[in-house]
Amino acid sequence: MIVIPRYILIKENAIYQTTDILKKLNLKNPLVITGKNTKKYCKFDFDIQYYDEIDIDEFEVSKYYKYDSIIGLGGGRAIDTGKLIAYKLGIPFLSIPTTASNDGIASPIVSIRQPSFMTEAPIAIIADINIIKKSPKRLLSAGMGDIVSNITAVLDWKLAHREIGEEYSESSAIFSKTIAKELIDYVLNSNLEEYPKKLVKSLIASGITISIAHSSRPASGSEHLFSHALDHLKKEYDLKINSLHGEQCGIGTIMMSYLHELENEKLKGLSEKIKLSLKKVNAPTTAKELEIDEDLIIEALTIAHKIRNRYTILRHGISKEKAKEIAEKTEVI
Ligand SMILES: NC(=O)C1=CN([C@@H]2O[C@H](COP(=O)(O)OP(=O)(O)OC[C@H]3O[C@@H](n4cnc5c(N)ncnc54)[C@H](OP(=O)(O)O)[C@@H]3O)[C@@H](O)[C@H]2O)C=CC1
Ligand SMILES: O=C(CO)COP(=O)(O)O
Ligand SMILES: [Zn+2]
Repeated sequence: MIVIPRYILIKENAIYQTTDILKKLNLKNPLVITGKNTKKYCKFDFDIQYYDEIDIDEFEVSKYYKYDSIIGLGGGRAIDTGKLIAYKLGIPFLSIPTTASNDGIASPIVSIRQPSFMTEAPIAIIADINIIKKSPKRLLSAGMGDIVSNITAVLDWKLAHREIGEEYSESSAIFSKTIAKELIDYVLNSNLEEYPKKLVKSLIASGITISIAHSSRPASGSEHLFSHALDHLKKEYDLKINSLHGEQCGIGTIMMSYLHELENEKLKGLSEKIKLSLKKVNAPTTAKELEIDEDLIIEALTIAHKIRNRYTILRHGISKEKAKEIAEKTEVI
């Protein structure tokens, strides 16, 4: 069964229509899950809880019985945490992104840790363009990384279908690839005036492709495995590196598209084009810009295939030498 949002509002001052949307959904008592930097956007007198004060493994479900819905208001972590609580309680989830840093805004999955797991798509998405376009530029740059990643995600999915017979949804793959190509073309050929709004629309559409496929496959391939491997190593070595999900995925896409190019002449120039689009929106394209050591990039590339059981261009893993070659040829290191 495909579940997609019932109401999607992408406009200036959309946040002031939250109570109207709740009324249409016959919801009266939501709990807002938000963060300390984004609470200022909670323009309603509902109960609030900070996501960094919730232990998602231990939270007491009965504490939440009095609410009929959950609102996730903020960046990716606020939205992910709200989505998870709503799912565990079996009540509707409304997504109110305050920035456009990844497609968790609309996706049915929770990706707080790996492997991500399927919950349910938000019943409503309220994207206030005034708030989002004023959000930190770095977050809006990171969002581009989580869109270009659809290109390599779809290439990996096709490869898995061809080489190991994995199930493949042509419709969600074409949808996902088109979203990314459209935004790349816009970014490379415009003055970026409409970028925040186009980015939000692309991320919401990307999240919907995940609902259609009932899997993150259309939006998450080898480039995400690389990003998750970085997250794993940052935790293992207790590194205080605050690179964002979208930033890591953008750099992963530069390298994974290069790997695909090596096997498919028709893709020549793809990695360069992706890099240019990331540069145009000031997203990082090198390890240095991510403030990540070259050795960590190489180690992440060599363990990425082990992060989850997902067949990609990495197949059963690449050597340290191959990893170094890819990272050097794409000027990531
Ligand atoms: N479910 C899915 O499909 C996916 C989910 N994710 C999730 O997203 C997370 C990463 O999200 P990301 O947004 O990159 O990082 P964060 O959620 O950590 O947000 C980064 C920072 O930006 C702040 N912020 C957000 N909006 C604004 C604003 N308008 N003004 C000022 N500050 C703002 C946040 O504030 P505050 O401190 O208030 O939170 C936070 O401090 C991952 O950890 C994962 O959980 C990622 C990809 C896909
Ligand atoms: O980040 C995501 C899609 O952009 C979620 O994908 P994962 O399933 O790899 O966590
Ligand atoms: Zn992502």
